[in-house]
Amino acid sequence: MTQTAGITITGVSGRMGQMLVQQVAEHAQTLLVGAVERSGHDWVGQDLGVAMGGPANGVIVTDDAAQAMRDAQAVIDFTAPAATLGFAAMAAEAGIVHVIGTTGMTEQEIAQLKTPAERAIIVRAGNMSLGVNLLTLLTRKVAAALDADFDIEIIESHHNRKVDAPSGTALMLGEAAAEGRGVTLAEVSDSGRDGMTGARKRGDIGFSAIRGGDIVGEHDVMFAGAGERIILRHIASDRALFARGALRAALWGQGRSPGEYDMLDVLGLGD
Ligand SMILES: NC(=O)C1=CN([C@@H]2O[C@H](COP(=O)(O)OP(=O)(O)OC[C@H]3O[C@@H](n4cnc5c(N)ncnc54)[C@H](OP(=O)(O)O)[C@@H]3O)[C@@H](O)[C@H]2O)C=CC1
Ligand SMILES: O=C(O)C1=N[C@H](C(=O)O)C[C@H](O)C1
Repeated sequence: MTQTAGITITGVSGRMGQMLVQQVAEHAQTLLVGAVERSGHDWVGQDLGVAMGGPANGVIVTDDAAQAMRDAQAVIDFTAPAATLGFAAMAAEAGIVHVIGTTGMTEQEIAQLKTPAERAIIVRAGNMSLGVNLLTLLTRKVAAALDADFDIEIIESHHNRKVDAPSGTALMLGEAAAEGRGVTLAEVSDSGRDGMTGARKRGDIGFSAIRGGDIVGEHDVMFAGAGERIILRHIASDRALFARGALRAALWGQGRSPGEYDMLDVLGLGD
């Protein structure tokens, strides 16, 4: 594909929002056409470049997301679950690609994407990096090769501003491990141990979350057996990684049929 795609970014003042602005500017095939923040945010009405502390770039931050999507071929959305559901309806109305990086969505919220996906091309993943998506495949394979004599534990570490746990990535890895084991994650998931929990249940998949400082995102999948442990690890040290993945998804989605996709589809690693 050689055409340029117009991109609208929601939550543009956020950590990922600002990283996306930089990456769109550096990418030869993407052009920023819209920047959205919530009503009342002090960036609304300002030139985005100036709001970010640099020279003007001619894109005015708006709280009218539907309008900001009108001239776009894709909207990239790393915000919050309720906001993402609203943006999904607007992306469907505009018939464009909706790249969703937002994590912390409940099963019910995810199910609500089904209707907008009849008209929008939705690409959603708890982690947009190549490394993590490869790690899900490795996790599934190792989990399939080992029986429940190996306890599976997923340990994730993030910065102190993160609001959801377990992380979207940890849940992707948990799903992959459960799939490898031939079980449903909901039936074996064990998170938030505290107090007299009793001994670990055989077959459970455990989750632990560390929050501190400026950690970008680190994930371990541990298979703990008798006398040995296997640990699969991914460390993200730069958010640009996620932003580049999101741009790749936005471009991949051009000309696709409406529906729900993930990064394995984008990366050509799906079944
Ligand atoms: N899939 C992936 O690869 C990755 C996913 N993420 C996920 O992306 C999300 C955002 O992360 P991060 O950038 O660190 O978080 P931030 O809190 O820095 O940014 C979120 C932004 O969304 C804005 N926002 C929230 N609600 C609305 C709304 N209704 N309308 C418009 N804007 C809104 C926030 O505004 P305000 O400040 O006013 O609330 C803020 O600017 C999280 O769910 C995170 O887990 C992060 C990195 C990678
Ligand atoms: O909130 C973050 O920062 C991140 N969120 C994603 C997640 O929940 O897994 C991806 C990445 O780890 C950073």
